[in-house]
Order: sequence, then structure tokens, then C-alpha cells
Amino acid sequence: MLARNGPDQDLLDAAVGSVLDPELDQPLSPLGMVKAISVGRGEGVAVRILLTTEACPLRQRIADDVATAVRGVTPGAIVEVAFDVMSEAQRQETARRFLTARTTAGVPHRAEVLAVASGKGGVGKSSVSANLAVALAQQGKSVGLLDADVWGYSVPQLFGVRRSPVALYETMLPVQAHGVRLMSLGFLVEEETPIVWRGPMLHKALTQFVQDVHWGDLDVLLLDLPPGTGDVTLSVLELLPDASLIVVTTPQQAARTVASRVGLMAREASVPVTGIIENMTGLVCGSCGATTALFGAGGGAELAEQLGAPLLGGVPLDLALRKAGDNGEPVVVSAPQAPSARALSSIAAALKPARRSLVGRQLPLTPV
Ligand SMILES: Nc1ncnc2c1ncn2[C@@H]1O[C@H](COP(=O)(O)OP(=O)(O)OP(=O)(O)O)[C@@H](O)[C@H]1O
Repeated sequence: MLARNGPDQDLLDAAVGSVLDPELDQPLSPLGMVKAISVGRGEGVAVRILLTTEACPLRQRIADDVATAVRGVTPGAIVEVAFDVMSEAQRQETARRFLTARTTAGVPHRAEVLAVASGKGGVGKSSVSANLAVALAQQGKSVGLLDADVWGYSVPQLFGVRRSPVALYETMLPVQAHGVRLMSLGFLVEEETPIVWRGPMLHKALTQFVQDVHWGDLDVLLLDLPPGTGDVTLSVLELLPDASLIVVTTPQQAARTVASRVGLMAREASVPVTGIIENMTGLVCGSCGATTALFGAGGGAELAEQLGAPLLGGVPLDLALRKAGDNGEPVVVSAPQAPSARALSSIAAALKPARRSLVGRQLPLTPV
């Protein structure tokens, strides 16, 4: 309930109430999260917000957004934002309102699903997925990234986040970082704990990630697949039948040969290939600018030709990208002018979904 005093109260109520909760992605007021707004005699405005959990990692962001909203309607205001934690009954009411207002959980049909695959590990598939996701978000898209590399998950490390997703009844909210909605098994287990689950458990976890997570209104969902053509890859592609593949390879012949198996799997499973990204193309010398083809040349172009899919671009070997991954901040954020960041941003800007063949697919038509 709002404490009412002062002339600008209605304006303040509307401004604060429409601030989005960054995790629930809905305005604070309908969620019952604005406890009080009081206008003092001078230029002071005190706002009290109810959090769903004491450990809310985004309270500073909420405080900043609320202060900006207040100053938007009362320029020069001195804003004080304080927090209380909801009781269990209030939490349940918020969950109810959230779930009522929200479209159903799961990956929305309109989302473009791009699964990033590689023949073998270590070719930079996760680094490419993470940076493409952030670059697409920087370009104004609403983006999710599902870490389906269940044994070798690296999304928490690459984004520098390790916190549990907010759980609401049977559903989960993705963790937000660098403008991307993230989900990874790494958010649900202790760091360093190996995943020793068998196939059915992994399938169940992935099904929940696809069906029970409130991804919201996504334009693009990127999947970071495990390397190779194993069960998990097939499970995810079954769960998301509209996915298309981006295959990451290095210029090396050996990598290209292994990556071509992914292409053949895609063909057998009728999964279209959006294109090939050649990672770790030449190493550019920082002082003289000369390029050394450390892993040879041409693997990406040959794979593209073999799979009949476009070569989306090459990403050079770049110290900035490696450091960014180690520091938990994608290179397109930490060093946007670095050669790898520029390459990844232009690949993201030019991404076009592969056309899906209708052969063998059921059309939503009813004969009359
Ligand atoms: N273009 C690049 N320049 C420099 N280092 C890179 C580049 N691409 C990837 N790396 C580094 O190579 C290592 C492996 O990258 P990454 O984890 O993205 O590969 P991956 O194919 O996802 O591996 P896995 O399948 O084993 O998880 C990381 O240390 C990463 O920082």
C-alpha cells in the first residue's frame, strides 16, 4: 500500500511503479513490490521496495532505476531507496501475479533458436556463443543463452555470474548478465562439482530448462551445445525442433574433418545449418600487424562448401578474448575494439536464420 502525501504523489507512484524488476522483467507496482513512497518537505523522496528474497543480487540496480524514475518526474530530487523483504504470503502473492501476467513458461515460438555446435572441444564454441549472445543484445535484440554443454558448462565463468536462479513455484527465472538471460546447470550445482548424471537425468534437466524456465519474450535463443554429436545434442535438438545450427571450427584440417560430422548429423536430423564460424584464424602481431596462420588456413571455407552453408566469418586468435573469458566479462563488452570483438559483433549483425525445409514436416492445415 502506498503512503500518500505530497502534490506529486500520483506521478511518483506511476514512475516508480513502472520501473521493471530486472529479474522478473515486469513493473514493480503490479507485482506488489512498492511498499511506500513518501515526499518530504524539501526535495527528499523516500521509496521503500519489497524484495522477494533477502539475497536479491540486483538490489543496487533496482535502487538506481527507482532513483532515475523519481528524478524523471521530480528533477533534482534527493532520493532514498530502502528495502524490506517480503513475508512468505507476500512472496506467494507476487508469484501469483507474476505468473498470471506472464505468458506461459518455456521458449516462445517466435524466438529464433540458434544452436552453436563444434566437432571437438576447445575450438572456442562457448566463447563464440557467449559473445554472439551479448553482441545481439547490444544490437537491441532480446536474447537468451542456454548452456547445454552440461559436463563442460562455462557460461557462469564467461559471464562472471554464479548465483542461483530465482525459483517461483515449479518454474525458474533465467539469470541476467550483460543484457542476456542465462541458464546453466552451473547455476544449480556447487562450483568444481562434476556432473555425474546419467542420460535420463540430463534429459530431464534440459527439458526443464526449455519448458519450465520463464525465458520471456525472446527474439533469439542461443544454445551452447556440448562438443560432438552425442545424446545431449540430439535431446536438445529434439526439444527445440525449430533450431538451426552454427558450426564452429578452427582453420585446422583435423578440426574441420571432425566438425563435418556435426554437419552430417544435422543433415540426418533435418536440422538446417545457418552457417560456419572459423575461430582462431590468424594470430595478429600487436606491434607489426603481421598475421600468422597458427592453425593453418581454409578449414572454415572448406567446411562451408562441404555443408552447403555460408561462412559467417572468421574470429582471430586474440589475447583480449582469452583474458575476457578468464575475467568473466565477454570481450564484446570488455574490449569492443579488439579484433575478435569486432569480428564477433559483425557476425552477429549479419546473422540470418537458415531456411527450414518443409519436407516431412506437418503443416497446420486442416483439409475441408
Ligand atoms: N579467438 C580466440 N582467441 C584467443 N583465445 C581463444 C579464442 N577462442 C577461444 N579461446 C580460448 O580457448 C579456450 C577454449 O575456448 P572455449 O571454452 O570457448 O572452447 P569450447 O569449444 O567451448 O570448449 P569446450 O567444448 O571444451 O567447452 C578458452 O581459454 C578461450 O578463452
